[in-house]
Amino acid sequence: MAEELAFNKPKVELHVHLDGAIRVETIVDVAERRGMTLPVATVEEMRDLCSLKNPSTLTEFLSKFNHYMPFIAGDREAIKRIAYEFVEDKAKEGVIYVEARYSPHLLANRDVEPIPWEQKEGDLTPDEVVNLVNQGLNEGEKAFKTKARSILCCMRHMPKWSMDVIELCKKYRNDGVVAIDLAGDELMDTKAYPEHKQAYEEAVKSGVHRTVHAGEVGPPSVVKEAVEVLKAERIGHGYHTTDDQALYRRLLEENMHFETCPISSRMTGACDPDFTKHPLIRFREDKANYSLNTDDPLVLNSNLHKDYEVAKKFMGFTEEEFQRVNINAAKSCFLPEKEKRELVHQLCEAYGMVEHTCF
Ligand SMILES: O=c1[nH]cnc2c1ncn2[C@H]1C[C@H](O)[C@@H](CO)O1
Repeated sequence: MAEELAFNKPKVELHVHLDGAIRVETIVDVAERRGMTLPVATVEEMRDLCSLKNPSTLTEFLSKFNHYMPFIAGDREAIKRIAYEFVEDKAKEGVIYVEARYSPHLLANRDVEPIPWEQKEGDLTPDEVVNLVNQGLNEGEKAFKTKARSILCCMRHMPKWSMDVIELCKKYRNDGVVAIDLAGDELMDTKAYPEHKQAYEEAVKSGVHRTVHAGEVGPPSVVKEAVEVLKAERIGHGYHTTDDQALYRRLLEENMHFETCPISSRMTGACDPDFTKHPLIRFREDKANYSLNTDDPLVLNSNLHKDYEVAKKFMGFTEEEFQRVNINAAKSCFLPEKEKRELVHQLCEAYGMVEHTCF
């Protein structure tokens, strides 16, 4: 008998890395087509290699990307394919709207310095990567009826890419790109890298939406900086905000949205491995504005249903709270106002709620 799902209703997902959500079968398939040698013999062994088994550190977690990104980066067909398959996978999880994030530079092999993953220089630029992902998401949306938009990531350790990233956000804002993000190791001090700040200033100036990975493994000061300096409208993860009560209270009052990823937070060592001590419980009790997300299902060998299951089993989440979470996610998404209202309306209908209680 099929296992009962914790929340078998339409969902919104706001924090998932496209390059952390690739199918293992696709990695193996692409490697074979490209005549590249895989480090292991089978799909199952590859799955093992690419995923974490036990709670670890963010550094260890991010090192998993090294095992598979070289097979995907620089290949036009693969990049479009992972975007298309991503939408199919989200549709199967009952997601009706998703924002997929990635670094265009980490998938390119030209006009990127340094060229990532020890690739030889080729002819695929970050600009064309964005174009290919847009095509894949768009075709996926048409085929599977899940609306998909993207967020382009700056990387903390690569400040020289950041101005490119904001220019790509501006260029493709009418073609599926809805926001800018800052990902990677948040323990790196952004003050030492003025390019990130400059990119975010340009985002504010040109009306590009902003989210920032902060307070995942880092202290509340990183969250403060994200809000005050980078003018973040949403916080990626944000668990450690609760370590600074004044900041936490202030962000609650401002209705700041936290993009939480329960299973990821355990495996990256961001939070206590005991889910019953998770800051998400505090968020729930305080009726904070947050969403539930997968982050990197490939690296976690997981899926969205499992995150909801954890919330139900260990954190006391009810059907009502799952509905509230998804309506908050819809209200905090980076779609234009009219589309956002349509999305909220769609959820209200699916949950059998009276419209005015949704807004
Ligand atoms: O949980 C995360 N925290 C910080 N950075 C992350 C996380 N998951 C993935 N990334 C990085 C690795 C990816 O290559 C990059 C863009 O998606 O973002």
